[in-house]
Amino acid sequence: MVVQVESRIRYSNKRMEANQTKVEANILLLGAENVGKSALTVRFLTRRFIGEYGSIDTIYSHHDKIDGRDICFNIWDSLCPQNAEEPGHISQRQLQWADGLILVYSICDRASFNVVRQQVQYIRQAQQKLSSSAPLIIVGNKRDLQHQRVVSSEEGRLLALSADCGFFEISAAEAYHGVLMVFHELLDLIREARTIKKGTAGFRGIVRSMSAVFGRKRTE
Ligand SMILES: Nc1nc2c(ncn2[C@@H]2O[C@H](COP(=O)(O)OP(=O)(O)OP(=O)(O)O)[C@@H](O)[C@H]2O)c(=O)[nH]1
Repeated sequence: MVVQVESRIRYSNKRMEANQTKVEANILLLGAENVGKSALTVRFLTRRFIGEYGSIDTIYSHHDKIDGRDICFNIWDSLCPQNAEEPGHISQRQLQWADGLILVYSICDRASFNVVRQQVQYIRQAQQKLSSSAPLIIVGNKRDLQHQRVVSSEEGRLLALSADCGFFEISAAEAYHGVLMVFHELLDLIREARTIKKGTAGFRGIVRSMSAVFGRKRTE
C-alpha cells in the first residue's frame, strides 16, 4: 500500500516537473516590405505601436508565462530582400531554425499578398524535402485601413485553407489583442506538431522493438 502511494506521488511529481519545464519556440516572420512585420513584433513584445521602425534583421527573445508554463519566444523579424518577387529568398537556415512561421501581408497591398502566396508554396515544398512540419500562420495586417482594402478576407482565408495554414486579419496599429492571438495560436500549433512528432517517434520505436523481438530485418 505504502509503495503504491509513494509511486503515485513520484508519478504526479514527475508530471508536475514535466508541466513546469520551459517551452522554447523559434518564430520566423516573413512577408514583403512595409507590411508591418516589425510593428507586429514590437506590439507583441511591448504592447505598443510606435509608428516607425528601423530596417534591421533581428532576433528578439521574449519570456512569458502562459497557463502556468514558462515560454521563451525567439522572434526573428526578417528583412525582405530586394528580390522579393523571387520566392527562393527564404534561406534553408531560416527554415531549419523556425519552429513556426508568420507570413504577413497588408490588406491594402495586392503585391504583398502575392509574395505571401509564393512564400507559402515555396515553404511547403521545402518542408517536404526537410521533413519539417513547422506550422504556418498567414496574417492580413492593416485592417484599420478598410477604405484602402484591395485583398478581401475571403481571399486570405482561402489561401490559408488551401495550404493548411492558420489565418488572422489584424491591425497592429489599433490593437494588441489580435497580435497576441496570432502568437498564442502559433504556439499551440507548434506544441501540437511536437506532440505528433513525438508520437511518430514512439510508434517507430515500438516497431523497432517488435522487429528486434521477432528477429525480422527491416529495410530502412
Ligand atoms: N495603418 C496601419 N499602419 C501600419 C500597421 N502596421 C504597420 N503599419 C505601418 O506600416 C509601415 C511599415 O511597418 P513596418 O513594421 O516597418 O513594416 P515591415 O514589414 O517590418 O517593413 P520592412 O522592415 O521594410 O520589411 C510603418 O509606417 C507602420 O507604422 C497597421 O496595422 N495599420
